[in-house]
Amino acid sequence: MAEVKLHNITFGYNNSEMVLSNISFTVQQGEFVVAVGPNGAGKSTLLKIIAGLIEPAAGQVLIDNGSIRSAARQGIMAYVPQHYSQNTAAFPATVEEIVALGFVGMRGRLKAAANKQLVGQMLEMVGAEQLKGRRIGELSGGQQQRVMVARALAGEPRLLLLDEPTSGIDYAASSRIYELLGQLNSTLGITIIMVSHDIENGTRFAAKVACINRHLCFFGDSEEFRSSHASMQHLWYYSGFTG
Ligand SMILES: Nc1ncnc2c1ncn2[C@@H]1O[C@H](COP(=O)(O)OP(=O)(O)OP(=O)(O)O)[C@@H](O)[C@H]1O
Repeated sequence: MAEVKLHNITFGYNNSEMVLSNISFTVQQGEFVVAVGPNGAGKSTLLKIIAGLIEPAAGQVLIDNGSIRSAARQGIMAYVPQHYSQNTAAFPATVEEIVALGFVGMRGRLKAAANKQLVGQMLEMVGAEQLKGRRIGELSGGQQQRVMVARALAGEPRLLLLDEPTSGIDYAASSRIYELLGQLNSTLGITIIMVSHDIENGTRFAAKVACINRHLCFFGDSEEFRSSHASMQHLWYYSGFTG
């Protein structure tokens, strides 16, 4: 599926202090990468840059060797923002209606395929078909996140970008979301880049880790990140120890 190349990404909000400095790594087609790092490290910012929501001050993102704009035009990627579900909670729509929105093509027209049967299939894929008639605002955090993933899948993305999809969700429900993402990655081959604070589940289901603390501290196999001495130093960063 989609390959993502980051080359020397540098960014600061309002021309102030740099939030990201010279970040370079490549996510291969069909890979599952978890981005970890301390609060304020720039992980969400980097994900927004990959999604094309903000422009880097310097550097380049290539998706399948083309521009982000071209990837967006082709509907290659889907982005699930942080706290998306909370923002949607007050929206008086049913789960079915929310997922159907995922079929809205990039050119603003409903894909002909957007029918109840397909919406049902998406919900089945994330194990949430029994929720289809419920109002989104009535659901638990974990159930809402599943619906958001179903909605993202409706566009048949080759690249799924998720910003902390399990924040505020209990451990068991959060593990089930990781399992779901692991399955989508292995069965559909969707490339996944996910920001997470859950190192345990993140490194269990994602094959690679990008550890970010304004700079790229580590990029490599999850196993290596968990076990190597070098990665422990990055975990020190994680716990706020920088000495
Ligand atoms: N819209 C914005 N305008 C100005 N500064 C911002 C904006 N969004 C984020 N920042 C700042 O940029 C830095 C990086 O923020 P970002 O949200 O990318 O970090 P993060 O690693 O995702 O953090 P967390 O783990 O806490 O979610 C922080 O210092 C934050 O205060």
